[in-house]
Amino acid sequence: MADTQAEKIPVTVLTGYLGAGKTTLLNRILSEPHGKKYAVIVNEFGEIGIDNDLVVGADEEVFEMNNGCICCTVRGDLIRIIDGLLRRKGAFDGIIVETTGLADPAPVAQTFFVDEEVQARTKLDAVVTVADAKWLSDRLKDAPEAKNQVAFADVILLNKTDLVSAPELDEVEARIRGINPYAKLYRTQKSQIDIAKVLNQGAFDLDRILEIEPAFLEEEEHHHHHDHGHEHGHEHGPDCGCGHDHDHDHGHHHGLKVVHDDEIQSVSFATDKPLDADRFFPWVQNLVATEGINILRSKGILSFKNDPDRFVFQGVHMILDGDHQHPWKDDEARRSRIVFIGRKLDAKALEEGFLSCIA
Ligand SMILES: Nc1nc2c(ncn2[C@@H]2O[C@H](COP(=O)(O)OP(=O)(O)OP(=O)(O)O)[C@@H](O)[C@H]2O)c(=O)[nH]1
Repeated sequence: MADTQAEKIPVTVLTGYLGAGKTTLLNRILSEPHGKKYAVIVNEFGEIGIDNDLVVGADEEVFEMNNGCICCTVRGDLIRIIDGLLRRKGAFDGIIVETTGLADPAPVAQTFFVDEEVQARTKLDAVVTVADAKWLSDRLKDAPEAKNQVAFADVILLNKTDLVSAPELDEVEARIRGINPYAKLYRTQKSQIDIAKVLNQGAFDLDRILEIEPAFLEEEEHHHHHDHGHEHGHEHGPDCGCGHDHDHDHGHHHGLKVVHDDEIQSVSFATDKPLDADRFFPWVQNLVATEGINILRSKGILSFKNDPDRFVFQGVHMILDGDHQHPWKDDEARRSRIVFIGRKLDAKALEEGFLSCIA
């Protein structure tokens, strides 16, 4: 094949465990005055599209992959979206793929080598992994994806340095180095980094990846056979057993959805009725104070009564964060959506709690 490397569109794959700071980094990249046009592809775990809405001022450039079922839908979705992008010749300087925090980056990265058309027109520039300085050590113990994300990285942002002491930071960096001594590593707060250190790295090193994962280039499914984390053991296709809704039916009112990925579940709720802020905040604060160990990640886009602004709410374990984003648009449904991702979630209690916040 002719080497048209120079014309290939660089692809940056952004990974990192739930809540590590990927979207924060993505928003930084998109907000900088770099004069470049990036296409952004997001993929999330859970049923309600929220990540899409958390990405700043890039509505027309954000493509959402359907659901976080890395095992069966993602590869096809990714190829379909990239094919669509490639048809708009010259429209993009680069593509950024933000994967769900629960994704094993291997199948995503593979897409750029196994699909002929995609392979001919794009090049995987780098896998950038955002690591949560506070929680990574714990996740390395119980979440194989977190380890794979570190192992696959070309660039690592050791983020949230403000939440740990200097010795803790050194310790987590040493853990990372134990898994991946090759990646460039930067310590960051709020994913603050010179984007030149993240984009256009020309870093993805196939030889090193083949060392970690000799079957990397073998077609399909190899990650199910490899014992590097995925114990799902389920089949591809509509009944693959992953619990994802392959009909992509998002049309729920007061909807409850439960998604299983091993023992990690996602539950999400939505309502078109405005919420009462004076009920919501005490409820959610109490919830993460008591259940925060099991709640890996929470996030929501909320409509409060007598409040013209969309409110974005975020949590990582028991640490909460929230902000008025911007006014709801006139033609936009003021729909509140909230997602909890974690273990041993009591879906019914969460739903009752959420619905009790309706004004
Ligand atoms: N204290 C602190 N909080 C941070 C830092 N970076 C990001 N956060 C917060 O952590 C939360 C999660 O950040 P995101 O950027 O949404 O994380 P993410 O990796 O995209 O999350 P998922 O897409 O759900 O996996 C948000 O509330 C951020 O404001 C940091 O350096 N320090």
